[in-house]
Amino acid sequence: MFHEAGIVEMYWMAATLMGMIGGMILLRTWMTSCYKARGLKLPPGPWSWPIVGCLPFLPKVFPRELLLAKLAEKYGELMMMRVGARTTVVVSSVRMAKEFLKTHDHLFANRPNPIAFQYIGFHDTGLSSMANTSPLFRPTRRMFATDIVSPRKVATTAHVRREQLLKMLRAIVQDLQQVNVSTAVSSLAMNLALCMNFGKDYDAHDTEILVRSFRKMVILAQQRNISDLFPALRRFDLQGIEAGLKEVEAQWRQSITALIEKKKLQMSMWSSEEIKDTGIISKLLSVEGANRFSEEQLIAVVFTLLIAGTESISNVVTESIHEVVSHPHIYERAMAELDAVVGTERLVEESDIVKLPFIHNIIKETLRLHAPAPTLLPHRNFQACEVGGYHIPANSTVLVNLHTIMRDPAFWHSPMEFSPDRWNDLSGLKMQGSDFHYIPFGYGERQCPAITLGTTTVQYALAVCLQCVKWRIPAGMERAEFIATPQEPRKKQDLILEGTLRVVPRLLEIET
Ligand code: HEM
Repeated sequence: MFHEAGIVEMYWMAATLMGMIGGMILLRTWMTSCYKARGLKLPPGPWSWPIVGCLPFLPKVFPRELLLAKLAEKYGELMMMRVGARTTVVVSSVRMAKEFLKTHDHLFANRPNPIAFQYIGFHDTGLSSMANTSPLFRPTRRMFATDIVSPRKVATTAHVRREQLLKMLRAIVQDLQQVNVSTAVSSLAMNLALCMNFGKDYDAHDTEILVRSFRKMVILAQQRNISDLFPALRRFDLQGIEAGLKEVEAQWRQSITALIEKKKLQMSMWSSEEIKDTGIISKLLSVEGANRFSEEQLIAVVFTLLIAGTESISNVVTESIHEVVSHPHIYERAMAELDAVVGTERLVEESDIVKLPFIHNIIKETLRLHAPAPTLLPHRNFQACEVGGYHIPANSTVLVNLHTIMRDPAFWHSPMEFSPDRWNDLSGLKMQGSDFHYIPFGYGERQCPAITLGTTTVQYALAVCLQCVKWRIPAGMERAEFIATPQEPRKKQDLILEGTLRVVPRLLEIET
């Protein structure tokens, strides 16, 4: 009897499931015929089933940038993919990038809110995930641009970058037999961001906790979360991703709140002159009246600066060192330029950078081939609209495929080759991205607000790292194992190198 009841139950479950799938197919067919009847043309893309969407039809290509390149090859400059509740549009040509980021910028300057983004963006209080329709969006961007990362501000904080680079090098030279460049540079980027926020009032322990939890957050954010694709499943958190994000957020909140409290206490004992030079937080804490920042806004500002600044800086510096070490002729030319302009008797200064065009070209080329992520941060449109003859449904996630655009053979000769010299003929192509072949910082309303700070930091960090240490592939590692190829990009694992000090040790002492 029990057995029979089980069979009946299974029968009903199977029938319900089939009914659901059938219903979804009918719904999809109906929606497609509606689009057709209204004369709306959707961008091409892989075939998709209900529920699992296009996942079974995607080529099995890793990593993500190669998958995007492959899909662009097949479906062209604009492609649409559907998985679960999410519609994603991938933009892979200069022409289309201009349409989305310039012609229709305002419509597409929102951010989607996948679960990881809600934590990374501090639940929409953080600039990088705030909707551009929020009343806080423009004032927050303005504050970023003028008070935090303006070229004038960047110029006044050169001493901080110098000090932090020296601190990193002093740690590195303790053991040059095996240097984990990725970790060293991550800590450097975190220290720079902490200094920007708190002046010198944080310690190595704060850096360590934040770097560790930050790495954890990046790993969690990179996973495909089933709850994003099927929001009804969010409360079950089947992969435990949201629980992990909550834990990391709690750690961040605790560390940042403690640093803010420490700053408040110090400020109660300082004169206004002393407050001036101690980071953004003291400045924001001094704001009185209606513009006073709430505790949550303060935490979000710190968090945005730590999150947005650290990963990008550490990726670009690490990749640039990897490229230089992979190409001995480029390495030699960089050293020759540094030796001619600076020598080994004094430390390279940020003001030397304008006299180091080859180093500048290395960074431009690194940003072309190794932008911190293969796409811009995701954009989103609240309203449906037509772009380039295609209908883009409301609430689509828009990914601008930097990887393909910045390697487009129609514009870049030998696009896969790391060639800093190409920039001698392309000096008119600016970081600001106005002609859309080169948009490592994006363009328009959501463009990175820290272009000057970002480029200054990575150029100076590369110059100091090359001037002070002669780097080489670790003994025992084959050259072929070290070098990345277009088919096999460098795996996202730590960059380990050996080195020899090439300046007099006294240069690494910090003069105060
Ligand atoms: C070389 C280093 C850097 C690169 C290549 C870079 C690149 C980018 C890119 C591609 C975006 C997304 C643009 C879009 O979605 O359209 C972005 C956004 C952003 N970046 Fe940067 N960035 C760098 C350094 C920094 C630094 C040092 C900071 C802060 C101190 C920063 C703060 C931000 C913020 C706050 C956003 C979000 C802006 C918004 O959503 O309105 N970036 N960055």
